[in-house]
Amino acid sequence: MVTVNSYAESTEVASKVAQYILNIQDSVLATSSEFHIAISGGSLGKVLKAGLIDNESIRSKVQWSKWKVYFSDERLVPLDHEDSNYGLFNKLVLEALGHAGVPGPTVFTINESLLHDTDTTTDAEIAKEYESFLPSTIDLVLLGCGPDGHTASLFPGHKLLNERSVKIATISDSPKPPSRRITFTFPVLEAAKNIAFVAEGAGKAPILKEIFESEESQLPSALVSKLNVPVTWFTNDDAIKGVNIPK
Ligand SMILES: O=C1O[C@H](COP(=O)(O)O)[C@@H](O)[C@H](O)[C@H]1O
Repeated sequence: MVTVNSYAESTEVASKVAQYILNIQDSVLATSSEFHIAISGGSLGKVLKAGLIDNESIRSKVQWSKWKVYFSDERLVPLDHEDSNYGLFNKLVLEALGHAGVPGPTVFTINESLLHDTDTTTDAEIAKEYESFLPSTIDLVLLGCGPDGHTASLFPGHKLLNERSVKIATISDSPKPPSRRITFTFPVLEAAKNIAFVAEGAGKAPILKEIFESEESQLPSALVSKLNVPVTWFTNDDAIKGVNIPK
């Protein structure tokens, strides 16, 4: 169920990702009034801006007011902090919609008022509340893949890879700063209707080699790729140079 699409230029990656999102949006909205999409932080923010905001032919076709936006993971920092995944999406996408007078999506964020406390009970409360926002199935989950193979805030070898009792888990020892985060767990990803990864740059090539060439790989991105869900990868050619991609 894995499809890998690679393009020479980042601009092309962004427009193909945007067209893929639009196709799913349109098919969902043909029978429903809401499109449930989860997004990630990191390099995906720029791809979404380039594909959905800067690309004129696509921009007018996005039915933002029908979107319900969730975050596949969030860093436990204020929403206007430079490390916040919401903050990034707000800066790159939501502010542009506001300036253009376009009604934006409904965006589900963490409860900032609970952040002042560094206690793990509070983090669990934030996660529990965020879990209550989730629909039973997300139409599309957009993920990144870190150079270590992590995705969302599911890190290689971490115990959260086996978490099945909650949909949103807390992590207080993220190897990538900031250490306090919440994240989708595997049950949410398994229930998704579609999953897409976006990974660009030569720095990702070694990890993509392991993900696509090692059947036994236990890297989080490899485990997600093997789920019984249509999984589509969007990469640039540098990221898959020398990698045997699945046919
Ligand atoms: O920490 C995170 O990293 C991943 C991967 O980011 P990228 O910049 O290598 O694409 C990202 O998907 C996740 O949302 C973020 O919290």
